[in-house]
Amino acid sequence: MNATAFLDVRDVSVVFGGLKAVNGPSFQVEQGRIHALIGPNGAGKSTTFNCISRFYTPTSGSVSFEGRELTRVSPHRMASLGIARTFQNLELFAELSVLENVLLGTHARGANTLGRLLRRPDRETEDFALHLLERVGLAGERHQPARDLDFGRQKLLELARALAIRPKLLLLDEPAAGLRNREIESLDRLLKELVARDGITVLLVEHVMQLVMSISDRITVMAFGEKIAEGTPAEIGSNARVIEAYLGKGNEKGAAHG
Ligand SMILES: Nc1ncnc2c1ncn2[C@@H]1O[C@H](COP(=O)(O)OP(=O)(O)OP(=O)(O)O)[C@@H](O)[C@H]1O
Repeated sequence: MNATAFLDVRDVSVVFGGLKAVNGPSFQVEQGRIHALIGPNGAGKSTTFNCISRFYTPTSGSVSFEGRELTRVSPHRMASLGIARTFQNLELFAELSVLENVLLGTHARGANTLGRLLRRPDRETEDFALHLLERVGLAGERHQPARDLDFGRQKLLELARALAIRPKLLLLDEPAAGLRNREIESLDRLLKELVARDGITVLLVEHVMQLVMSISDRITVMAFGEKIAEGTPAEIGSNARVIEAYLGKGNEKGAAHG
């Protein structure tokens, strides 16, 4: 692929102590697409994802976004580049209201000071936060503390907060984990809409194959720290190496979800 790939992950490796958790995968994410990173447990997906989100710095290799090397960008500047992420284990402000959590998300893009955002947000910022809550179906709960929402709705709130920075690239760490079927169907619709209507690019790590196969334009498959396959959902669904990796020993979670 050419040098101006939207997101370009090249030869990334991560060593923890003596363990090579990620061993040189390369892949490119095209703008305006949904790209999934899948693979059995322990394959190195989260570690790779965390290198892209700047939670980790890779031992070697590079990650570039719109031509800019991210491994040298400080983690707190990611939002200003237009990159947002959600977490597998939610990172919400439990005591703050649903609306306040989204308002705080706008701060990451430098909209306002924190105190002002919570005490007296300007009309435009508040309208935007409310609009995002409407998009994810949480406008009716805007005054409730985040902790009062059930798990599925907390995940939607986290997504709304990530959208508050108006990201170009949205990094989602297992967005469907712990959701019920109906919630997964809404998430499916929402993610497709974010790409089609808002032009957002999505990279997600996910075990729920129903979602991955439905929404992804492209899928990269990892096993034992390496990339073992890449292609469309149809290509990946019939790839013998992928099927073997999922059915192999010690991959119960991956197989169960696949
Ligand atoms: N902080 C860490 N310190 C040491 N080893 C780690 C650390 N994080 C991950 N590992 C190890 O690195 C390997 C890859 O883990 P990683 O979490 O990236 O895999 P994964 O594909 O995301 O798995 P899962 O689907 O179970 O989340 C595993 O062997 C894991 O035990």
